[in-house]
Amino acid sequence: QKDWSGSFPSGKKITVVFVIGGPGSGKGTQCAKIVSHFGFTHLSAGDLLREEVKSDTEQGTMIKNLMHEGKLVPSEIIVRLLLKAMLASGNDKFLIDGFPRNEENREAYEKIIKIEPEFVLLIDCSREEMERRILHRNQGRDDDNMETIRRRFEVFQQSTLPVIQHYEKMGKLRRVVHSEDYDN
Ligand SMILES: Nc1ncnc2c1ncn2[C@@H]1O[C@H](COP(=O)(O)OP(=O)(O)OP(=O)(O)O)[C@@H](O)[C@H]1O
Ligand SMILES: O=c1ccn([C@@H]2O[C@H](COP(=O)(O)O)[C@@H](O)[C@H]2O)c(=O)[nH]1
Ligand SMILES: [Mg+2]
Repeated sequence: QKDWSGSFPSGKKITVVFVIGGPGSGKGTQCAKIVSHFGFTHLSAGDLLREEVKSDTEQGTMIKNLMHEGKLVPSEIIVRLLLKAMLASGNDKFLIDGFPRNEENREAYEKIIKIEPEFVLLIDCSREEMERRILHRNQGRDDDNMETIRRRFEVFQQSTLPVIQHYEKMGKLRRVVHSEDYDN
């Protein structure tokens, strides 16, 4: 396996922060705020996949179908898209939003990109609030319908929670809990 960390600017420390949370928890919203203050490049795994869907390719169609069902795309695909976007950015600080979604994603990232995250930011929000946010956001997303939302919550519980537990064990988890008392 090629060591891709060598493809980043030499001598520069590359900082990666993963931002994880349930569907509609506010990952994209908080990343936009962090970026404007701290000069990170924000890479949303979901947005990279939605861009890929726009390309009229076999891979794009496969991704579109999986996203419509709320399922995860193969790890190798998302890790390669992330790597390409990281290298293209020219930056050395990355907020990776909505990734890793399962243990296989995490292992593929560790094998291919090999840059240990500085920490993992978990946006912790109640299911009722997440559901309310998704149903009110009107971004025209194909997966913002009740049936797919249910499936996305299941995937979060079954596949993403083990990733969160992994980083918690490593002492890398930073949890931000949504409070009804604060707006944004
Ligand atoms: N703290 C907040 N209070 C109220 N509304 C919020 C808050 N954070 C985000 N929202 C709203 O909730 C909706 C979902 O937020 P956002 O798209 O950032 O979530 P996400 O975690 O990226 O979702 P997904 O996993 O589906 O991509 C948006 O309409 C956003 O404006
Ligand atoms: O690492 C990833 C990230 C996302 N997906 C798929 O995309 C959708 C939408 O993701 P958002 O983060 O909510 O924008 C998600 O439900 C998965 O289908 C993925 O497979 N792998
Ligand atoms: Mg998002």
